[in-house]
Amino acid sequence: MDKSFEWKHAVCFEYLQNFQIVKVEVVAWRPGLVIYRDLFTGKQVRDHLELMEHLKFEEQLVVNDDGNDIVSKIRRANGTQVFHEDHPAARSIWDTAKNLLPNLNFKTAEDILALSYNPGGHYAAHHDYLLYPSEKEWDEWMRVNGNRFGTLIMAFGAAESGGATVFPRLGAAVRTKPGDAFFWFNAMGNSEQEDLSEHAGCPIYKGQKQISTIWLRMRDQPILEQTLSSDSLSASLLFPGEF
Ligand SMILES: O=C(O)CCC(=O)C(=O)O
Ligand SMILES: [Fe+2]
Repeated sequence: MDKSFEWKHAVCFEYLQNFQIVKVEVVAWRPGLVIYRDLFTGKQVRDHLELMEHLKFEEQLVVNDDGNDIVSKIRRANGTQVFHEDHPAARSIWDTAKNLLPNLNFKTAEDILALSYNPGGHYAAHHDYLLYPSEKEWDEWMRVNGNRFGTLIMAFGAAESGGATVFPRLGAAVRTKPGDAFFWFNAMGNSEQEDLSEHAGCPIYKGQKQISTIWLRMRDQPILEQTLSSDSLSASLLFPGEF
């Protein structure tokens, strides 16, 4: 097989980490937007989907108690916090992400947010970086760990039609298969908001989309500590070794 794709200046390449091959596609260099293909095994995907089903069930019980079915059903379809320490399936994907993306610090990350979209489901254009009117409004997370430095989205179920994540200011649409993940920076080198990272989840036309999000916080991020420039952060900062 032609191995010229292994050339380090390619935009689709592989690196070896923890005795595993990590397949990378650089969608944008600056600010970095990167897809990791097949980051998770088929078993990890199946186990995480099963966990998501189980968690939805739990949520529905709470819903019935306060008698507000319809609103809560929509919310149920939208999101569930998953505490990775509590569930082997979630701990497994957390550990894989942490081990295979060594330049990111997961110790100060928010826990997993599992999202499930049905046909018609979508996520309007937004920034993940949080903006507060003043420091008085900061919550505990913001005070202790800082703002949302970057976002890792992990794909577990892909819609048959629709459901891309688009980055209109980068001219990019990310389409994933179960087991893929992608990462981008929400902050620049000076820790301010990266305006170019605006993104949206396009409507689902057919099927279901299941993803989980991890928001990494600013505190103790080696990438920020090493970066002297206040510019957009480069994708090259994500890869171990010489890039
Ligand atoms: O559903 C998507 O594709 C985007 C999700 C998203 O923007 C987020 O979780 O912050
Ligand atoms: Fe987002």
